[in-house]
Amino acid sequence: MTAIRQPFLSASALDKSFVLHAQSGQQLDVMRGLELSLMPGECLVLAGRSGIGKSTLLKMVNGNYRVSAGRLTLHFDDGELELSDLPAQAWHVLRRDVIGYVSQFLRVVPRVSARQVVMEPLLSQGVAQDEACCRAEALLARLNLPKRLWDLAPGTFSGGEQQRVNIARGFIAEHPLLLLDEPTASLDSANRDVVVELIQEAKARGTAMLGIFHDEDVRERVADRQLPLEEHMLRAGDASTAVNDDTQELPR
Ligand SMILES: Nc1ncnc2c1ncn2[C@@H]1O[C@H](COP(=O)(O)OP(=O)(O)OP(=O)(O)O)[C@@H](O)[C@H]1O
Repeated sequence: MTAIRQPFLSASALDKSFVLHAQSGQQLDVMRGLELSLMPGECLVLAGRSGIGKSTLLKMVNGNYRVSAGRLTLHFDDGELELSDLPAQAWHVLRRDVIGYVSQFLRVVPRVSARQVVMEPLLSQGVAQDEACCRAEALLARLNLPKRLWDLAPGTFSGGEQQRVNIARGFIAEHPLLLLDEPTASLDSANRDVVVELIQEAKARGTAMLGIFHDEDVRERVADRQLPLEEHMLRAGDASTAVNDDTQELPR
C-alpha cells in the first residue's frame, strides 16, 4: 500500500491587501489568488521581483500579517489547522511548537545574552536548562560565533554576528515548519556553507521550509523547487510605492 503524501502547508486563493490608514485609507493589493503547497522535507524558495510579496507571505504564515482572503492551511496527521482565522492566543503555541522563523534582522532584547537568546525557544518548550545550554553552545560554535560573545547581549554585535545568533535561535527547536527570510544575507562564505548544511539536515529530518534567498549560489544549493510568485497569482497589484502601516507584529 502506498502512503498518500500530503503537504504540510498549503495556500489557496490567498489574497493580501494593506489598508494605509495614514494615507486616506488607501488599499494596496499585494497578493491575489496565490496557490502553493509545501511538502515535509522540502525547501521551497520564493522568487520574483522586489515588492512582489515574498516577505509578506512569510509574515502571513508566521501570523505577523493577517490573511485578507483565501486559505492558508497547516496539515497534520490528525487534521488541518486554518491559519487565516486563528485566534491570537493560538499563535503563541504555534510559534513555540510548529513554526520557526529566521527573520532578516535579530530582535534584540537589552541585557539578554546571545546564549540565552538561542536557548529561549527550547526553554519555552520545557527543555531542561542544561540541555538547552549545551545545544545552544553547540550551534553557536558551529556558526563560528566567538565564545567571548556568548555571554554578551547581541545589541552591539556586527550584522553577521547578529544574523548567526538569529539563525541558531531559528534552528535550535527543530520546528516542523521553518520560514527563512534571507538568512545568509550578512554572512561570509564559510558561514553561508554552515547555513546550507543546517538546511540540508533540517530537510533530512522532514522539516518543511519556505525561504527567500537572494544569493543565487545558496538558492541553487538549498532549493528543491522555486516558486515565482507572479506565476502563481491570478493578479498582482503594483505595490512599489507602499509604506509600512498594517504591521500587526506579534511577539515571537
Ligand atoms: N506593513 C505593510 N504596510 C503596507 N505595505 C506593506 C507592508 N508590508 C509590506 N508592504 C508592501 O507590500 C509589498 C510587498 O512587500 P514585501 O516586503 O513582501 O516584498 P518582497 O517581495 O519581499 O520584496 P524584496 O525582494 O524587495 O524584499 C511592498 O510593496 C511593500 O511596500
